[in-house]
Amino acid sequence: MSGHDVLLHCQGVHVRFGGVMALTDVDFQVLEGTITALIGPNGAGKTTLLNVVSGMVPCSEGRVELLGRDMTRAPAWERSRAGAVRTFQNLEVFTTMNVLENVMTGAHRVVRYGPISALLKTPAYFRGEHRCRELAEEKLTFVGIDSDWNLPAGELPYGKQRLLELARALAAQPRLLLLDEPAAGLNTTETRALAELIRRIRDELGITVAIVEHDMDLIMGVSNAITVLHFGQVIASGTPSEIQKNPEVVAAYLGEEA
Ligand SMILES: Nc1ncnc2c1ncn2[C@@H]1O[C@H](COP(=O)(O)OP(=O)(O)OP(=O)(O)O)[C@@H](O)[C@H]1O
Repeated sequence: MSGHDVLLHCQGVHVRFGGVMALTDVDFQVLEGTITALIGPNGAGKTTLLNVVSGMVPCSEGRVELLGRDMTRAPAWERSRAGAVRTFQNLEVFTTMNVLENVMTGAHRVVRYGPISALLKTPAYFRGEHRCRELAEEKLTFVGIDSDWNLPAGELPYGKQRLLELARALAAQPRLLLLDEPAAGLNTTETRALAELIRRIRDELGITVAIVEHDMDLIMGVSNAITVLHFGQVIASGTPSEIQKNPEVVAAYLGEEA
């Protein structure tokens, strides 16, 4: 891994929702091998930008280069199949499926067999299912869920359900993992453990991470680079220490507290 390839490059992105300019001329870049954060006060446009990157919201102007390809107009499934996999701000766990099956749905994005194989239960189907199960078990263990795999996912405590989502995203074997507020609803201990896990995702699995998050301790502790949005525009980009000292950023956050 070179550590310097650009895995994600948004250039001049504009998004309008009716009369609201959610994003104006946004440039955002994620280098391979980094944890890159997108921060900003409420309503700044962070989730909208993640939605543009993952193909859930089209941009009215601009370009999205993802994993070395122009994906500005590519559908969401094509982006995730290419290796850009995201999690969501709100829990997206299939509550009645068991824990292992939930994570296997992530693996199904990359381990493929045709519908005929599934219907006729061919050897290709069994090989595929075996691989999905292996991947799911590996990722559950990685995130620290090493028991209760047969429980309905909805019966796990909230913090573990968030880890389960992460395991499911990892089972899809991303090159770029897009995390939307992964610490939402977690307590301080769980948030610290999450920070360590995100570091291990970069360092042990070699996965590049782009993260939207409000928890500043987490962001300042794990990020290699930070981009700050305010009212849909980028007001700063830099290292955590550069961002902490930036007067425009400080003013944007103070404005939010006022
Ligand atoms: N589907 C939509 N239709 C209309 N307006 C929208 C839509 N989605 C977002 N917006 C508006 O776009 C702006 C940016 O919203 P967005 O959710 O991206 O901000 P955010 O930075 O993620 O906020 P938060 O930190 O509160 O989650 C806001 O003014 C929001 O009200």
